[in-house]
Amino acid sequence: MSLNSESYVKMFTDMMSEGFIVIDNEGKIQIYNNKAKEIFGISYDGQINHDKGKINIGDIVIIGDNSIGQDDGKMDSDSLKSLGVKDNNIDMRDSIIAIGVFGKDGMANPVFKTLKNGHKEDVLKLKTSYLEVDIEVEIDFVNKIISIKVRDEEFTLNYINAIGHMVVLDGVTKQMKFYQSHGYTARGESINDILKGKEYRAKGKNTETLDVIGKNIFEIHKSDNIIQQFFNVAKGEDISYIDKFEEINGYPTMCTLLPVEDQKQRIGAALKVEDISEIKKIIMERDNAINQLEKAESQLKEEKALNKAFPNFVGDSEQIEYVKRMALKASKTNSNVLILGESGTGKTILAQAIHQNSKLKDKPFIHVNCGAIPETLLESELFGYEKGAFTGARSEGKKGFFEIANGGTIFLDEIGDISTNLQVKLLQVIQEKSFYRVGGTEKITVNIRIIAATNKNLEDEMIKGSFREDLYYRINVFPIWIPPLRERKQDMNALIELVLPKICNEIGCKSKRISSEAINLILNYDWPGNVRELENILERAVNLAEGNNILSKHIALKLNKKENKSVDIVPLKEYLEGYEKSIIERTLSFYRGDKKRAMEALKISKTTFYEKIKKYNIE
Ligand SMILES: Nc1ncnc2c1ncn2[C@@H]1O[C@H](COP(=O)(O)OP(=O)(O)OP(=O)(O)O)[C@@H](O)[C@H]1O
Repeated sequence: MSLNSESYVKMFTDMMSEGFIVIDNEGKIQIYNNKAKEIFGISYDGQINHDKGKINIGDIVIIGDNSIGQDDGKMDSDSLKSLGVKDNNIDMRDSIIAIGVFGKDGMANPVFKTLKNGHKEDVLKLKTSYLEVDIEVEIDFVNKIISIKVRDEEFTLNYINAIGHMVVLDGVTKQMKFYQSHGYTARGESINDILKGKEYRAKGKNTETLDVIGKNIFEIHKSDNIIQQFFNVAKGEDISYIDKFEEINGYPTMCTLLPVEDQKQRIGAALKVEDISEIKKIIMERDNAINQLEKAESQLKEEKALNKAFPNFVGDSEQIEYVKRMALKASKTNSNVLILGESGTGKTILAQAIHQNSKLKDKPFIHVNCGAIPETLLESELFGYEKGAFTGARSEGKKGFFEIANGGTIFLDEIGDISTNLQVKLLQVIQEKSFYRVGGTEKITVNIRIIAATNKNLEDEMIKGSFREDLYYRINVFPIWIPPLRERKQDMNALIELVLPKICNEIGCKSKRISSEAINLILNYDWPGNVRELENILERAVNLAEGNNILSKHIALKLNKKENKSVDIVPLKEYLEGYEKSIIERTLSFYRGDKKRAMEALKISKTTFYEKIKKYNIE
C-alpha cells in the first residue's frame, strides 16, 4: 500500500484538528474528514434514539424557530398551514413556537405564540398540555438555546444566528418519532424538508452514517457564498484565501480555500475549516455583558438623577422609582398633572417637587386644599372678589389664588371635593386661561400650570354625576398614581431613615435607633394612613422612648381593620355633633381665628356661633 493510498489519506486527514474537505472539478466530495463531519453535525453523537421514517398525517408537530425562513429550510406560512397555523400577521424572520397536528385540519386547533422580528423580550415560552401530552417550548434569545420538552424528555439546540428546531410525535402512540439535531442541513432534514414529507434518518443505536464521499457538495451544504466559491475554484476560478471568517450551514467558521492542481491542471479544490462557534459565543457573551453593564450604568445614573431631583420624596421600590420617573417627565412639560393616591401617600410633596424641578421653580407655588375650604368661600378664594362683592368682603377687594399663582403653579388638592358649580368655572379657567373675579366685570388672564390631586376615584364620581367628565379629561392629561404604603413595604427603610432624624431634630432630642422587633411590627402593619401615619407613629415612639432605642412597645399601632371585627356604632346625634364641631374648627383655622369672618362664612348668627363654640369647647 503506498502512502498516498486512499486509506492512508483518510487516516491522516482524520487526525487533523481542523475540518478538511476536498472536491473534484465536478463538485464531487473526495475527502471529508472526521472533524468536518463533527463540525457540520454529520457524525452524530446524540443519546436519544429514533428509527428512520417520515411525517404522517395526524402526527403532532412541535416547532421552535427563532427566525422564520432563516435556517429551517425556508419554512414559510404555507408550511405552517400544514399544522393549521393560519395567521396573516406572521412574517419572515419573526420567532414562533407552534404545536399542531400535521395535515389534519380541524382535528385539534394548533397552539402558537409569535414574536415580531426585532422584539425586546429575553425569552419566548409556551407550556401546554396538547392532546394530553405535556409540552414546554422555550426560545432563550440571550443564551441562544431552543429547548423542546415533551413530558420529561428535553431536546435542546444551541444556535449562533438562527435555528429551526422541531420534534414530531407519532399521532397514534404519541411517542417521539423524530427530533431535530445539528447537521440537519447536511442531512437535508430541516423543518421544511420534514414537513414536505422528506424521509429522515434514524438516530442513536440505529444511526446510519451519512455517506458523503462521492456526493455533490451542494447535497451536503447549502449553496451559500463560500460553498459556491469552493465549487467555482474546483472548476478553475482563481480564488484562494487563508483564515477568512465565513458561515457554512449556519456555523461560524474560519476557512482556508485552496485550488488543487495536477501538472498545472485544475483538478479540484480544498477547504480547511475551523469551528469558531465557541469563540463567536464568547464574543457574543462579552458583548452581552458589556450591553448589560452599560444598561446598569445608565440605570444607576438615572437613579442618581431621580434621587437628586426628589430629595424629599424617598423610596427604593420599583413603584416609587416609576412615580419619580413620571414626575420628572411631568416637570419638563407644561401639561396639567393629576396626582392620585390615598391620603398620606405624599401627593403634596410630589406636587411641590414637580414644581421645583420645572422651569417655573422661581415662580409661585400655591397650594389650595379644596376640601378644607368651605364651599361658600372656595369660589372667592380661588378667583378673588371685587370690592363690595358680598357682605364681609374687604372694601378694597381681594386677589384669588389663581391671580396670586399667575406665572407659576397652582396645586388644587382634593379636587374631587369641589362642587359641580365650581367645576364649571374651573373648566373655563383651564380652557380659556381667563376668569372674572366674584362681582367683577373685567376679564383676568393668567398663565398658570395646574397640578391637581385627589384620593377619590374620579371615574366613580363621574358615574355618580358629582364630577364633570369634561373637567376630568382636562385635568387628567398626565396622571401619576402613588401606590399605598402597604403595597411597597420596600420603601419603609428609606422612609424611616429620612423621617426619624427629622423628628428627633424637631423635638430636640438625641438621634434614636429603631430595634428590629419594632421594625417587624412596622413591616407587618397595613398603614391605612400611609406615610403620614408612619410619621405620627414614629413621632409618638420618639417621645415615648426614654433611651436611645425605639422598642416594639413604643410603636402604638391601631388594630388592623381585618382583626378589629367590632364596629364603632355611635348615636346619630353624637356623630352629627362631632361633624359640626370639626367644620367650625376648620373654618376658624382657615380664617386664622377671625370669628366674625368664620360666622359669616358659615352663615350662622353670632348667638348660635358662640353657643356652639361654648358647647364644643372650641378654643
Ligand atoms: N415618599 C415620601 N418620602 C418622604 N416623605 C413622604 C413621602 N410620602 C409622604 N411623605 C410624608 O408624609 C406626609 C404626608 O404627605 P402628603 O401631605 O404629601 O400626603 P398627601 O397624599 O398629600 O395626603 P392628603 O391626601 O391627606 O393631603 C408628609 O409629611 C410627607 O412629607
